[in-house]
Amino acid sequence: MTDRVLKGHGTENDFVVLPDPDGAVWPEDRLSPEQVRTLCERRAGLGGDGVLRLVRSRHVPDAPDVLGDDLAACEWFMDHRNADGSHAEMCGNGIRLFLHALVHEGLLDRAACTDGVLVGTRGGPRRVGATDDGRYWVDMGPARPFGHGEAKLPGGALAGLAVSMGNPHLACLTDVPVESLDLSAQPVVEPALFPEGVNVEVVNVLEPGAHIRMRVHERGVGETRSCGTGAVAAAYAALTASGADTGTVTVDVPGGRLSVRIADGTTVLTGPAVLVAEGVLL
Ligand SMILES: N[C@@H](CCC[C@H](N)C(=O)O)C(=O)O
Repeated sequence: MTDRVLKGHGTENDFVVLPDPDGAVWPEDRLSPEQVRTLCERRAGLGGDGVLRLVRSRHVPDAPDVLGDDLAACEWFMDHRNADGSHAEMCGNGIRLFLHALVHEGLLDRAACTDGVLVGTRGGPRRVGATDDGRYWVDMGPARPFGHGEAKLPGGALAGLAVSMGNPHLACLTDVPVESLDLSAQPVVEPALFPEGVNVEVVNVLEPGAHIRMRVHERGVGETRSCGTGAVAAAYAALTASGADTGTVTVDVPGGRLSVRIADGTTVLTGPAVLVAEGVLL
């Protein structure tokens, strides 16, 4: 059997994509944390911030637990791993690439995705769709603030808003230019607020409530060029800090640009998804 792989990214948050629609190629015991680390290794492997397995929900052992009554409505499951082999609940850049890869593989018709397709994730179901201009949108669900915290970086500490997007974030608005901050190590945070670890965003407001610039240190990865869930958490923190509770925020990240709409009790992330290669593992 050959192991087909794809490589792609969303705003340069990059992933090794494993097509496995019937769950026969990469069952849980084969896609071990060590195997994920090998695939994501940037010199000895293919390189990536994580792995996305394209698999039908009915072949994922923990899908019934995480999807509950929505299991039947989610044909597909985004089986996401961080580069260190850990599972994450949700990945906003990954889920757009997931849909794009399903289309590329002929498993979904892009034209049929305009109204969105419900995809299972470990954070619950998420609706993902195609835009007319070739990008993808995701209904990410509500941003849920759960307190205030502090991230200690080598140069000092930043205050932030703790926000759950299914996965945990600490979005730190700062006047210090984000380019100058040191994100080479995991920022130190209060473990009691983040018992499962946290993704830390550092954010400059360029236009209040409308435009921000962000860098991120991701749990289980390190600094990445973009983070979709982090973009929504940062947009939410910036929007609420401006006194608004609805609006659209443009989020500039080192790997490109995302758009976040916050309204009607939910958040919608829109951005690109790009496949750059396909091949087989040796
Ligand atoms: N890059 C992702 C988030 C991936 C998961 C994250 N590292 C975590 O552990 O929560 C995104 O685009 O949202």
